[in-house]
Amino acid sequence: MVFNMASEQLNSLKEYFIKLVKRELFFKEFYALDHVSFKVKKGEVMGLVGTNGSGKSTMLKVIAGVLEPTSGSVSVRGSIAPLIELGAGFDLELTARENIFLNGALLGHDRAFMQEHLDSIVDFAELADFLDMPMKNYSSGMVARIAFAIATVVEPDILIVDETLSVGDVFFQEKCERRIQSFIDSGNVTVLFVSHSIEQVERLCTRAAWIEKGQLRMVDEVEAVCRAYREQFG
Ligand SMILES: Nc1ncnc2c1ncn2[C@@H]1O[C@H](COP(=O)(O)OP(=O)(O)OP(=O)(O)O)[C@@H](O)[C@H]1O
Repeated sequence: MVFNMASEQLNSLKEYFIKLVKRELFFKEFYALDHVSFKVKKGEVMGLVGTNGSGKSTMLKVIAGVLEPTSGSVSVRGSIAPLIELGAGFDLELTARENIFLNGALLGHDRAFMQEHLDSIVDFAELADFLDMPMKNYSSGMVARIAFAIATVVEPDILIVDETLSVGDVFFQEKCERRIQSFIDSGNVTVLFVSHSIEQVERLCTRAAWIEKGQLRMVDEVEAVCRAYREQFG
């Protein structure tokens, strides 16, 4: 995954077009992921570890289809519930109730289906009192609660979880972890998981990939990867 980064700061659109016309616009190529390749089998729980900016979220976005890789490919078998960039699918001017239907539609659920599951979503998020409030007045943790509740209302084939849940309070994080664990126990759900908590990765995952500065350093059983990662930075 290569990002084009402007090699200098441009302060206006006018400046941008002038440079574009004069052919003075230069970009630096930045390899956010370079030759990263791994397989995840059905029912596996795969953790991604690595220091800040190493490419974990980019990897999840490429897998979820949010980003198209510059070269290479991803093959996915099954439906994906992506819990990345929570709130990206929400219109914050709308109420939570309206957003539940909107987000459900984005995940491929029709209105009748969402109506049927509305109570279970709201109960899980514990936000019944705030259902008709515009989401722009929600805290980041409240947004995460609604987003997680919607994305996991049905058991997906593949669940992709980014650090985003960390904005939830500790009780909600535990509740999410229990729901993720119940998916794992069913044996049908494949989970890809990014967390800065090595303990959480060890607790939930069976395998792990360590990505560092866009390169795949290691992919193995979770204990071995976490041990090597700790030895390097601990
Ligand atoms: N849209 C983008 N345009 C340019 N660079 C980007 C873009 N998205 C990510 N990057 C860069 O790619 C690199 C990897 O970012 P990424 O968010 O995947 O890291 P991460 O491992 O998830 O980090 P963290 O642990 O801090 O969340 C970073 O250097 C980041 O600046």
